[in-house]
Amino acid sequence: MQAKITVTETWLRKHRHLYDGATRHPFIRSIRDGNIDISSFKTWLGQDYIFVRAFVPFVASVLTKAYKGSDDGNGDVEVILGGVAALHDEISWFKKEAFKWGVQLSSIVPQKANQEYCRFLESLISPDVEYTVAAVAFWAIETIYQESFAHCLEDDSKTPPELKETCQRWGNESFGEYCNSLRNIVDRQLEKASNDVITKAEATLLRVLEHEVDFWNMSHGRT
Ligand SMILES: Cc1ncc(CNC=O)c(N)n1
Repeated sequence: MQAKITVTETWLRKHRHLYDGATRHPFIRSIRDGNIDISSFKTWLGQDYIFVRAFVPFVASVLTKAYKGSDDGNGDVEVILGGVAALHDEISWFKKEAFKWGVQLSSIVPQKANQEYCRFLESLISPDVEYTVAAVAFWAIETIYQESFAHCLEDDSKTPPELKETCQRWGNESFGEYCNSLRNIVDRQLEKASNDVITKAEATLLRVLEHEVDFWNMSHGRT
């Protein structure tokens, strides 16, 4: 029997070009090809630390919405709680990594693309934003990093050894499984959502993709 085509599958087909633009960005290609400019990497590291700090309250808001809004026999709260726990570890990792590369985190000023992305996250914290819509953003944000960095770990990649650990952080298999769990959560929600919510959720996905591309551009020094 043919498995049913899910909403996320439909969207990824429909927006394949934009999606690939986010997961196969020149910044990621330059890591994969081994010709990344280390100053770009350091820019990304410092800016992403700021992003991740803003991501925490957003994820906490998704957790709250899951608790209130899903008929959670499905374990959504536990999956999202796992995400929160991973972020705790991630923040420590950023500090350690920044020290290693001589990046002074306390003096990082968020660049425009980062500010706009963080502002977008804040707008999704609002209780007016449905659980389904926020969950779509969450799934997309995590999955873009997973796919991007997993690409840098493929057998034929020439990722510099000193960047492998960074790629592992998001490109590893268990992070991939976590992203699949998020996708299942999202598809289950979308299955029972109104057309209005589905429309909003799709628009939110597109905005995440655009913000991610802008974030890579910023890191790459192209803006
Ligand atoms: C800009 C951006 N997008 C996604 C992620 C991955 N999620 C949490 O770490 C990230 N760190 N930064």
